[in-house]
Amino acid sequence: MVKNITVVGAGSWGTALAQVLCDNKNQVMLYDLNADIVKDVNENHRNARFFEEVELPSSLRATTDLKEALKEAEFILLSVPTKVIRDVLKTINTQLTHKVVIINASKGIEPGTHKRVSEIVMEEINADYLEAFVALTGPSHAEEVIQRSLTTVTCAATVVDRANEVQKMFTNDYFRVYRVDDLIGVEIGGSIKNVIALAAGILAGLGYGDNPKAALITRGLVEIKRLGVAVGANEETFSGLSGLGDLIVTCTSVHSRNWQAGYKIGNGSNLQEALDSMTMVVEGVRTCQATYEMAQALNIEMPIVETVYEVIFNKLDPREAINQLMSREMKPEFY
Ligand SMILES: NC(=O)C1=CN([C@@H]2O[C@H](COP(=O)(O)OP(=O)(O)OC[C@H]3O[C@@H](n4cnc5c(N)ncnc54)[C@H](O)[C@@H]3O)[C@@H](O)[C@H]2O)C=CC1
Ligand SMILES: O=C(CO)COP(=O)(O)O
Repeated sequence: MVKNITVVGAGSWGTALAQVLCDNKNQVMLYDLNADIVKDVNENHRNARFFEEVELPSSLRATTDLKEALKEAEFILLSVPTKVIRDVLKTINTQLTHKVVIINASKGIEPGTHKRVSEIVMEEINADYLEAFVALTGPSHAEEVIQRSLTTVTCAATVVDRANEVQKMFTNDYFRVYRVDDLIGVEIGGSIKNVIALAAGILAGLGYGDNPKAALITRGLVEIKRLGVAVGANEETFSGLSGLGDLIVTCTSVHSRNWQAGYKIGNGSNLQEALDSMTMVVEGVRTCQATYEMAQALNIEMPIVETVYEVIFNKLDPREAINQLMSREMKPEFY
C-alpha cells in the first residue's frame, strides 16, 4: 500500500532514502531549509549539491514549508544532523495535527544529556501525536544507495508492528531491511562507530595500513559493546548490521565523512580546519564528546574514544596518541 512519507533533511542521506521510497512507489516529500536544493529537486529532478550526476525520480517533491510538508504525512523520516534534531522536533511538534510514526536515520548522541535520538523524540513530540518511533540504521553510504547499489540495514522500533511496516516500506531488490528488538543497541552502535571511524581516518592520514585498521575495528567494537551493555543494550546487537556492519563500512570506506575528517587530522589539520573543509556533517565529533562524558560518568574503560577525544579537542599529537595506546599496561584480550 502506498505510504505518505515526509523526509526531513534533503542532504545526501535523506535524498538517497527518499529515492528508495519513491522506487517502492510511496508518496514522498523532501523538506529542507535550503531553498536551492528544494528548487533543484522540483525543477530539475536533481540534488546537484550532493549528487551531481544523478537524476532523481520524477515523483519526488520538495518544499521549504514544514507545515505543507507535514500536512499529509503518515511517516516522518529524520535525516538532519543530530545537532539540529531537538530544535527541528520542537518545530515539528508545534505543526502536528495528527498521529505520525517517526523514523530516524540520523546517527548521534547528544552531549551533556547523553540522550539518543529516540529519547529526544519522546521528550519533544507530544505523546498524543507519536504513534511509534523506528530507528533505521546500518552500513549504508548514501553515495552507493543513490546508485541503487546493494545495501542492507536494520531497524528497531518502540512498536514491533511498525518495525515490520518500515521493513516492507524500504525493502526492494537492492535495499534490504532486517529488524532487531533492541532500540538502545542499534542507536548506540550506529552513533559510536563514527568516533572509531574518525580514528580510522587518523590512522590512514598518518600512513598506517591494514593491520592497525583491523585492530581498531576489533578493539573499537569492544568499547562500543562495553558502553552499550552498561546502558541496557543486548550484546548480540553489536555483532549485527548496526554494530560491526556499520563499523566496518565507516572505518574502511572513503565515502565516510567521519573517516575523511579523521584523515585530514592525521595529515596535520586541526579539528576546525578539517571540519571547515567538509560540506557534510561529521557526526563523530559531537558523539565523541558525548561518549567521552558517558564513559567518565559510568566509569567505563574506552581508551580509543578517550584518545580520539584528546586528539580532536585537546590537540594531542596523533603520533603521541598512538604511542600511548600501544604502550598501555599488558592485559588479557578478554576479561
Ligand atoms: N550520508 C550518509 O551516507 C549517511 C548519513 N547518515 C546520517 O544522516 C544524518 C544526515 O547526514 P547527511 O545526509 O550525510 O548530512 P548532510 O550534511 O548531507 O545533509 C544535511 C541536510 O540537513 C539540512 N538541514 C540542516 N539543518 C536543518 C534544519 N534545521 N531543518 C531542515 N533541514 C536542515 C541541510 O540543509 C542538509 O541538506 C547524519 O546524522 C548522518 O550521520 C546515516 C547513514 C548514512
Ligand atoms: O553512517 C554512515 C554509513 O553507514 C555514514 O557515515 P559517515 O557519516 O561517516 O559518512
